[in-house]
Order: sequence, then structure tokens, then C-alpha cells
Amino acid sequence: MNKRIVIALGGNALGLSFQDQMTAAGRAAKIIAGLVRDGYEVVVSHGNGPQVGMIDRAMGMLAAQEPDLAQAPLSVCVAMTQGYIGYDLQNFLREELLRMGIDKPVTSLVTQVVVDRSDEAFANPTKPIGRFMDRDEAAEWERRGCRVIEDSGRGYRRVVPSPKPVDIVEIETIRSLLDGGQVVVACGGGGIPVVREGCRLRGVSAVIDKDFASARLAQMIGADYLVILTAVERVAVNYAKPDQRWLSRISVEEARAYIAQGQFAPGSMLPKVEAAVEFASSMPGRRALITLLEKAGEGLKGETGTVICA
Ligand SMILES: Nc1ncnc2c1ncn2[C@@H]1O[C@H](COP(=O)(O)OP(=O)(O)O)[C@@H](O)[C@H]1O
Ligand SMILES: NC(=O)OP(=O)(O)O
Repeated sequence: MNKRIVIALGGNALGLSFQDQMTAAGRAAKIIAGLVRDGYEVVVSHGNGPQVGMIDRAMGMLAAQEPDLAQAPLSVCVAMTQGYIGYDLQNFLREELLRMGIDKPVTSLVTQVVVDRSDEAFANPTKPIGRFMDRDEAAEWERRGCRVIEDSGRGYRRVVPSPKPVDIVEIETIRSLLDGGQVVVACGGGGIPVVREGCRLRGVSAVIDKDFASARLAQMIGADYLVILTAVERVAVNYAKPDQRWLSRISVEEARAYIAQGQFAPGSMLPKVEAAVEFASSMPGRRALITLLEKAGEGLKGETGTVICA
């Protein structure tokens, strides 16, 4: 039977301009199509941190100019990112598969993810969005009432609430598409955050971490592997310090111990390792891989990356 994998693509690697994104999506599609050719059943999710911040800012500037236009809710900004990133990914994937002689439908799905209204994340924003800023620009955003953090030595970024994913509204559709042999792009940007209100789903102001949403998705579709692709080949302890050490294969217990030591930066590597632990500990035999996009194939063969398993 084919192995089922969920691939989570980092939002920072997708670039900010439309041209950069097309180049990045094209590069990602080549690699993902290669995995489909190798026999993997693939669901792709993607980040949207830089992009959702850009759209939110653009909609804010528009609302300031047009008296009749209110600021777009953050949930709608997330939906916009799913649309334009999914559009590039599905077209490049389709193209690469056709080049390989594989006529497989590719669908990107507007996906809503249910969160808990009482999640403490609403009172404690941690998810970095938008571009990296210098200290002066960061101070200006803080004066406007936004929360800002320093992000892994790369500059300052705004942060917004990032509640944990509880349920995926379109999960049956994702299962049906996969069972029908399609490649699926789902849970983009962590999914559009919604809360249930009786029969209604109401969007809330948050950005769900795509690594946590991908871990949830991987559990719900019975995936064998969660593959988190980012800008580093391996996870490190003592990251960016003189005694930095790259990790190749660690158990769930070791990963939990490193988390407790504070080895991973919140908002960047920490959610990836936590998501990997959540998936790998959910059932025996499940594994999570964190590596570079270009190393995904080698990582799945156990030749590189950081593998977390029970
Ligand atoms: N312990 C660590 N090991 C490796 N990378 C780390 C670590 N702590 C922080 N990082 C940073 O986290 C980044 C990945 O997070 P981020 O760029 O936010 O993810 P994404 O690829 O999903 O956009 C790495 O490129 C690296 O700069
Ligand atoms: N939504 C999300 O997790 O995006 P990034 O991967 O870009 O941070």
C-alpha cells in the first residue's frame, strides 16, 4: 500500500512578491511531484505568515482611504492567502506531474479549522506574521497597539493569537479526494480559524500554526509521515551558539526534554518540534521529519533531516 504523507511547506520560503512566490511554488512542486511519482499519497499544506501580514496591512491601508470599507477580518485575510498560494501550488504541481507523464488531478481546498474560543492563545499572541522589521519600525507598530517580537535573530515581527487546531471542517472532502487518487492542497496557512456557533461557523481573529494544523490533518487522515519543510536541513540544540549541535534522529522523549530546556525558538522552531512530537506520539509507527525542501526525498529515506519517532 502507498505511504500517505502530509507535507507542510514553510511560509517564509514562499517569498513575499508574487514573482518570488511563483518561483518558490515551482521549485516546491518539482520536489513534491517527484514524491508522488515515487508512490507517496500526498497532502500539501503551506504557511502564510509573511503573506497574511502583507494582506492584512494592505487591507488596512485600503480601509484608511475608503470610508465605506472596513478592515478585512484576519480570518478573511487567511482565506485570501489560501486562495492565491493554493492557486500557484496546484497549477505548478499539475504541470510538473504532467511533465512526468502522470495525469493526476490536483485540488486546493479552502479549509476551515475549528479552534476553541477559550484557548488562552487569544490573550497571548505568539504567531509572527508579515515581514521582518528593524527596531524603529517595530516600535512604530507597538505605538499603534500591535504586539511585536524579535524572531530568531532575523529582525522584529508582529505577532497575533495562534490557537490550537481542534477539528478540520472539510476533513471528509480531503479523505474523499485522497481516496480518489488526487493530490490535495489543504489547511493552507493553518486553516481559516473558525468557532462553532450552533449550525454556524464564525471566523475569528487569529492565524493557526500550519505545523500544528498539519499534525492534526496527518492524524485525521491516518498518515504515516508528517514532513515539515523549512529553511534548515536539521533541527539544532544550542542553535546559533558556538556549541550548536544538529540532531538527526531523536525519540519523542528526547524531543520533549529539549523542549523543556527551551532549546527551540517560540514562533519558529518550537511549534515544528511540538507538532512533530504530537504526530509521532499519536500512534506507533508514525514519524515526523523536519528538513529542507530540497532534502525531502533523502529525508524520507532516512538519509538526512531530523526524524522524530516514538
Ligand atoms: N533550534 C533550532 N534549530 C534550527 N532552526 C531554528 C532553531 N530555533 C530557531 N530556528 C529558526 O527557525 C527557522 C524555521 O522557522 P520559520 O522560518 O518560522 O518557519 P517556516 O519555514 O515555517 O516559515 C529556521 O530557519 C531557523 O532560523
Ligand atoms: N500559518 C503559519 O504557520 O505560517 P508560517 O509557516 O508562515 O509561519
